[in-house]
Amino acid sequence: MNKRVGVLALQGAFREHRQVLEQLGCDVVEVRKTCDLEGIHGLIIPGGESTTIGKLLNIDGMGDEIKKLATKDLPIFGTCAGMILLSKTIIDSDQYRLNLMDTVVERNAFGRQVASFETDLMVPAIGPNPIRAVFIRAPYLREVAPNVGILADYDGKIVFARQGNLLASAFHPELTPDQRVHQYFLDMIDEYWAH
Ligand SMILES: NC(=O)CC[C@H](N)C(=O)O
Repeated sequence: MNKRVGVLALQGAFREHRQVLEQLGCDVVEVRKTCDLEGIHGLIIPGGESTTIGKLLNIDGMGDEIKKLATKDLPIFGTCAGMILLSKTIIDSDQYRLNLMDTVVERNAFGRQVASFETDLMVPAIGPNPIRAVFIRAPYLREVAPNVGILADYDGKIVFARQGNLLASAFHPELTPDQRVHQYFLDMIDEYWAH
């Protein structure tokens, strides 16, 4: 199947996701309006500024449309700000969110001094070799419900998780040459569209 993957392109690191997906042979749709969601096989919500992206999602009902697709089990992958937008609970914030994952997220959770850093992360679901993970003013998941699978943690903090069709990373997999995280998401899309 030729995969048609949407990348939410309201703000943030959408171009970098586009490049990786194209290198992996996908057709990419930059999603700016609700109608751009039509016919996509999966959606990536990129990193950026979660309050800004949230406000823009709320303007013309595009957020509601994404929620509808999520309840039909469309695969959705949120990175960094995208992880924040997917979470049901955002600590100390009433900002707009998609309210989809049973997770409690804390924004800018690694502190000011270490606003950005890179590290090797073990992700057994992806393979035995670690992935290089880039964190930029990153959130992490403080709590997850039992129905959420933890794919990776860093220093005891949950930074990669999956709940059924929903995938969330605190780091930016689009900023390293390693494509295995995107490939993992594309495999979720294949699974979903196979039945
Ligand atoms: N790189 C990122 O996406 C940072 C997320 C940002 N700190 C926020 O809270 O929206």
